[in-house]
Amino acid sequence: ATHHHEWEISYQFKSPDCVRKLAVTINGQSPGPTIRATQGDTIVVRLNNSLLTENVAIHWHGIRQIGTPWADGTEGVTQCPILPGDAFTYTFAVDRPGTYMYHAHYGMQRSAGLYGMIVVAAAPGGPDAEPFAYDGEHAVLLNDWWHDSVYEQAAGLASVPMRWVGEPHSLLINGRGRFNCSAAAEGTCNATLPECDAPVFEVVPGKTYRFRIGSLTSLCALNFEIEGHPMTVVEADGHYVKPFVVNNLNIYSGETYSVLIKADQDPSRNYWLASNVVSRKPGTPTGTAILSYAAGGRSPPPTAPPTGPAWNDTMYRFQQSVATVAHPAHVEPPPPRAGRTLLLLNTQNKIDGRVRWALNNVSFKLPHTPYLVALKRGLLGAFDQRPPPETYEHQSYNIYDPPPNPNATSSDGLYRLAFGSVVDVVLQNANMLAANNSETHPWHLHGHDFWVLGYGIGRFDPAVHPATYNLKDPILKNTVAVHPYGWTALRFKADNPGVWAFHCHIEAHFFMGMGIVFEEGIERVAELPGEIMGCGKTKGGGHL
Ligand SMILES: O=C1O[C@H]([C@@H](O)CO)C(O)=C1O
Repeated sequence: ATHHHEWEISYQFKSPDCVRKLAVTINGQSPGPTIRATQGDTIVVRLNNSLLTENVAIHWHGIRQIGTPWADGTEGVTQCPILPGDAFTYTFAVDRPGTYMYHAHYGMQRSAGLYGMIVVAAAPGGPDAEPFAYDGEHAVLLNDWWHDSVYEQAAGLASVPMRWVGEPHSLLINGRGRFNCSAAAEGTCNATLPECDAPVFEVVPGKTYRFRIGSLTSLCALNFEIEGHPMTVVEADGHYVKPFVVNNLNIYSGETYSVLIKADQDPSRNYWLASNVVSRKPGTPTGTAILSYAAGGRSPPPTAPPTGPAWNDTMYRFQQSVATVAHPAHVEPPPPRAGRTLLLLNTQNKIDGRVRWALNNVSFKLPHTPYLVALKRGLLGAFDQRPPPETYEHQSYNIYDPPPNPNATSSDGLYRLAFGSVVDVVLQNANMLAANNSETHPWHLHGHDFWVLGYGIGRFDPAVHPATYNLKDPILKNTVAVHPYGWTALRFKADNPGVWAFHCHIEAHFFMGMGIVFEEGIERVAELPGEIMGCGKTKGGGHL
């Protein structure tokens, strides 16, 4: 089946946490509508940009875009930005069942509210049919929210000295939160708006529910809990997980999970859904919603919302990451070895006095001509032709100290991968500019799922750690956490012709250079739609 959607993108006054702010909306909504489809369906989204003076582009997060690399929606990588007044049509197949998301991929626009969920049902009776059963399902999109505009945030990040975005004002569940109006500027906050009422998720006693949970936070790692209801984790990023039970779930920006819960608690009252900041010292109240057993109506539970695990308990989060492996009946074994390994050191640096993030001391900047067009058309002057470094001085670099020489360089060079080759990427975390601090980075790969081969805390040793990789039942994902002072190893097959971003999913961090780009099989990409062109060297059709 083909699903047609007509979307108008516009700024609207919204009060997601009772505080009025301009949000980028889809047909007047933030979050936008949930796209629902069945595996194998085609999605057509016609997007009309009604932002008065702002470009837009939308990425379909977790959808691999096989055969349609131009529909990935990544400004500067796969397309030119869509101008105000212009329309653009994204057409792509949802080839795998699971829980996915969409969001703006232009500047820091995602943080302005342009996001939503994609729910793809498994083809009935097919090989990807769900290895679990449930009576009903709910979708939960988690977010963090600031009252400052994305322009204030972006300008602050690029200032000398940097003005950091700080901790979010609110945590949102399905676009709703609750700010304490007594702390808001006069006349901006209205606690009686239905718009900021807690979302209610209804359950019938005795039934089992699938909760599809996605996080599109701009900054925060979150811990999600349904009070009194242990969760069985069954899906991660569209892949079935060997079920394991948790009392609360750590979820990083860009990840999705499905969990099963049984509505088996005292049905005379309601229970909290709660999201709490972890990995950063929380400065934001718990995000809440209500699990409603019909008898409780919409009334708030009689208890205080769960506060989650200790925010700085790295090992707790690390262990949950390690526990996430493939369902025994859905193991897709990885290739036994890689043809190429990139060892990427994640550091916070300075360039011309600006705070930036870098991989192997190179900070990423987007070119003005999308790589996809530049490479297909041989517009070689469009970006730096020197490839970024494959590794760093891992024998001598001390990950526990701030970078000894904080200065990095910036580049829009990319990694060109042999088509069909197997690539390992090891992400090595380190100390930031300030002593005694290392943050969690959720890394997201476009165009592929990767096998998560291993995690460690400390320095990755290429002579030792590859022997410890899980080659038996690693989970396939599109987003994975690199824990503080830790490393994460992943493997993927470069078998999807196109150009694909790989970056930290923290909005500020990608903006500050924390990403790289891969090209593979460009010669196999079909003729590019003219719609993706019009900027940089592609003006007038991108002819040589
Ligand atoms: O890039 C970042 O900058 C701040 C901090 O390092 C400086 O305020 C922070 O927490 C980041 O993740």
